[in-house]
Amino acid sequence: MGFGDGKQFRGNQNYAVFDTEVLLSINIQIRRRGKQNSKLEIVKSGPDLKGANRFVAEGLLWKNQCRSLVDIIKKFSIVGDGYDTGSPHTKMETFEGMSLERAILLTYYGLLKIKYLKMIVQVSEDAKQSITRYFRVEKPLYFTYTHLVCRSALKGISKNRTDLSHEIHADNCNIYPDGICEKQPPSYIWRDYSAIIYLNNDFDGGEFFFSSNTQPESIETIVQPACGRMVGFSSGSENLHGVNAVRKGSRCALALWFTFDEIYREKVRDWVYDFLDEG
Ligand SMILES: O=C(O)CCC(=O)C(=O)O
Ligand SMILES: [Fe+2]
Repeated sequence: MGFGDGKQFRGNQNYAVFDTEVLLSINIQIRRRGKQNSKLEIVKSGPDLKGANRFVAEGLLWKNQCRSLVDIIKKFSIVGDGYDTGSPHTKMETFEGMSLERAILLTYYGLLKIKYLKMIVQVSEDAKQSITRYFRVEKPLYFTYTHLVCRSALKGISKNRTDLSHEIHADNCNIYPDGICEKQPPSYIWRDYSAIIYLNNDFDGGEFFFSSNTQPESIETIVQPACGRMVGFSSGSENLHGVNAVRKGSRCALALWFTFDEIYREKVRDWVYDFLDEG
């Protein structure tokens, strides 16, 4: 498929599509601006992923950082966290989550080392930078939600399950079988970009996929989670996606969403940044 072949794309198409040279220059810019030892690199862009507004990056975290973050989620997260009503997750797995608010409270009360809060901030800023560069964002973009999550297969559950861990959806609209995506609650309509940074691969199943419609047969492309790998995409109906069942073990990630709407910015970040500045 050539660059700019947009026949599968729906929704807002006002996003960048890059060729390899532009991508290389983005990677060089990311490296120059990032930490000396950062190896963050965009390895797959729209055409490889069968959609213009998607990319995969590698190198956001080192192995020991991934291990620490998984341990922190296991220790401090809350089952079902982040979803008050109508969880989109399968009942065959547990979903444990930890928000940035919880992370700073734990740090504040001395239960979480400050270096881990710094790590969460650093990796989320790196993710934001790659989103900003890839999509050539030229106006203020805000974090809207930060969620450390693990999905784990329930003990004794059949490995031949046919359910999905996370049903096919768009992040900022409610998708219906006829393909209409309605920008209404309960979906988070203010989300503009999404980034999922994976923390491990020692589980069965759990692949992330992009899909052209709501049927599981319509999978376009798969992203296999691995420590430090990130999938970034615009949050609308042009990026329907889901997660295959986690058949064994625990699949953990740092999920981030961004918005142009200042009203929905993640206000707890101000407290976190002040706290880190003072400390
Ligand atoms: O964990 C993933 O790979 C994707 C999760 C997701 O799509 C979501 O939380 O909206
Ligand atoms: Fe999603």
